[in-house]
Amino acid sequence: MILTLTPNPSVDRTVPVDALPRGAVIRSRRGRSEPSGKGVNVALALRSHGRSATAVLPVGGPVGAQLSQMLRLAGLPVREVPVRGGIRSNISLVEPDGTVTKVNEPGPELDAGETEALVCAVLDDLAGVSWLACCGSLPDGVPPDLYAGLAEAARSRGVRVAVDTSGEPLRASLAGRPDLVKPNTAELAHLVGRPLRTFGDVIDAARQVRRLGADAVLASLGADGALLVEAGGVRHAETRVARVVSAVGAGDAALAGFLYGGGAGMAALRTAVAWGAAAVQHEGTLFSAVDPAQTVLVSTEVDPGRPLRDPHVPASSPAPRPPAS
Ligand SMILES: Nc1ncnc2c1ncn2[C@@H]1O[C@H](COP(=O)(O)OP(=O)(O)O)[C@@H](O)[C@H]1O
Ligand SMILES: O=P(O)(O)OC[C@H]1O[C@](O)(COP(=O)(O)O)[C@@H](O)[C@@H]1O
Repeated sequence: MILTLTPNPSVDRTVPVDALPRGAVIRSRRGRSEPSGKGVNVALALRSHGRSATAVLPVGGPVGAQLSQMLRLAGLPVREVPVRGGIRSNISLVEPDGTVTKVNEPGPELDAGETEALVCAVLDDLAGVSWLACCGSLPDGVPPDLYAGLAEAARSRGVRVAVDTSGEPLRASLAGRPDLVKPNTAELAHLVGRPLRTFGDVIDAARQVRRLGADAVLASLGADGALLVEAGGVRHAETRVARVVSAVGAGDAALAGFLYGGGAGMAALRTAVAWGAAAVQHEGTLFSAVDPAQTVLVSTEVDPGRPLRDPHVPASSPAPRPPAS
């Protein structure tokens, strides 16, 4: 059984547009709403492939009620923690070439009691769990070390922990020594505070993240596939897709595939990349089926000089604000 935690879930609204002229009234011919948030997506993907998964999430407000109903219809076992604030809607505007403009709302602020209830819901559900996946951003009010504390608690009960988040919650999670972190290139570059331009840069960054506390790093590289850096060494996998429809949810699909594939080593990496490729060929956040004919190239021979198709240079620190007058 795999348990996922999504402290900041959402209903994802995907709206295809012909173009995106700023300031214009855009008429779209269709749109779709899906239950979402990273851990919700991971649980749904596992469940649709026959793996038992439960999602823990806060629920509040009208969007929360809609999310709750969507998850019931999807047949996903959930542990819902009632909160006073309203769950968010995140919007993806998808252009015909696959370019996505995404607006993620902040979500509700959780107070200390609601945060504690979320933690208790996870700890109460750990019996019989192989992996706990701590996924996504933390809403305001939740301390950045939430995932670190959960990782320590889960490990003490023999449960492995994967973390997929960004910014300070990702950095802080390393103190809890998670078994796996899954940053994309931007998240990894931000974490180590330097540009990632080549496969060698990613490997060096991932090794640094391992020294900081993660046992394994699954660095997802978009069109370049993924690099797995773990105690057993460095491995790379990639696949080509005919057309990218929308990359939203690809990272969640990759993490779900990795856990489905065993949570370590080549087979898990191969599944992660196959599931990520399935997701990018699908319009919404969720994806339906993985093409069994999709060829995934896997290798232990990684050229450190190979340039990334999508290099990332972290933004320099923002200039300090002038004092309020
Ligand atoms: N353009 C693409 N072509 C083929 N596979 C892709 C493409 N974009 C993403 N993927 C697959 O999806 C995985 C996750 O995508 P990525 O964009 O790195 O994650 P995130 O959504 O977290 O930013 C990648 O590791 C890769 O396997
Ligand atoms: O919690 P965050 O970081 O705001 O992310 C939430 C969003 O991430 C997603 O789960 C997609 O994530 P990926 O594209 O990284 O797979 C969306 O469906 C959701 O709206």
